[in-house]
Amino acid sequence: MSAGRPFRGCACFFTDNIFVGRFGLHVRYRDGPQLRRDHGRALRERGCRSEEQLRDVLREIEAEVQRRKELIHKSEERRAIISKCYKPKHPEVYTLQDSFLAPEFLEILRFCSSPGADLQGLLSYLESFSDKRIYRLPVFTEEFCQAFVDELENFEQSDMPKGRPNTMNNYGVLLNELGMDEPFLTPLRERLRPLTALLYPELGGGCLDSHKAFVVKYALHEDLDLSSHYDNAEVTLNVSLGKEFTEGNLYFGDFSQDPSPVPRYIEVEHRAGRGLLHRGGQIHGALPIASGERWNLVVWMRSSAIRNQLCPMCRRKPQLVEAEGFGDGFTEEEPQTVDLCALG
Ligand SMILES: O=C(O)CCC(=O)C(=O)O
Ligand SMILES: [Fe+2]
Repeated sequence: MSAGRPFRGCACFFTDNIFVGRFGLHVRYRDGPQLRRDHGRALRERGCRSEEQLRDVLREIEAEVQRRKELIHKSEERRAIISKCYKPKHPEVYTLQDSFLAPEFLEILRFCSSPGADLQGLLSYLESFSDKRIYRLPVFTEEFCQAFVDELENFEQSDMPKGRPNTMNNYGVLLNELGMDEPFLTPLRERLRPLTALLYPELGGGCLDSHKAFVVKYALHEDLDLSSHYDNAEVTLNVSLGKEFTEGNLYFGDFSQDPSPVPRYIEVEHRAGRGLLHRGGQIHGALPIASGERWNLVVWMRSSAIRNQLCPMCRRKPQLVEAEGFGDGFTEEEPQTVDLCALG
């Protein structure tokens, strides 16, 4: 994180995109009358019919708003405790090394940094899915995936305090709280930049300057799936870390709102060690796993040059609020790197 460019959040974090788990709906919330006005119909359609159910929904939303208000402070507290008290089982996985990266991934990165590298050439290395600009590519070696998951399980079983990735995931780990941002995730994002610059120039792919990274975990009797949503990211990298699982495909396109006989959504399978790159704003979700455990590294990559113009969560000019670390990737002043970006 470069000094002098503090990252910020957008005030909409406290009012927008609040997930009502029991009815699988994201809402905007100011007060009760506004909720009824804006979301009454969608809630009724999802089975929220009585006044009592609506009161439960309001309670759930207000608890979530409160959680969000306390979040920065609580997260800092957890980070301090973890850095002081947690003994990693595999300390080596905290610092990115070339040996963690699949040889094919290193080759792709070499290609992207070579003179004359272009999108057409890059696409010959990637698996592409439909016309939605979703790509799959090898990222990590199997050995690294195993050691990383083993480390995360060790953390999970420890008595350390745990923050959860977001309101839709009840399991998984926030990697900044484990101290992985600087030694692992920033270098990974920077290594990816020549690739994202070619794939997503108009999303600031050439100047992704912050991220939020976490691991999600799905298992029977825990979380099985993930509701349809878009990410607070310009570009998302989602790497399958294993372990063994069946089903649990990612889907793109809003299939809950797509009653057409030929669905316009597509499914993409997770393959261990491989990553999916997609636009953060592309609606997606995860289908339920049928057996085993599925662990994925999710990196929401952000470009301040892009999001300073328009917050992707509220679709308005961001109203900046103080934040810790990378915040939600907004900055006060225009980044000096803006001229290095191919903004399309
Ligand atoms: O389960 C997955 O692979 C998707 C995770 C995801 O979309 C997210 O956390 O934003
Ligand atoms: Fe997502």
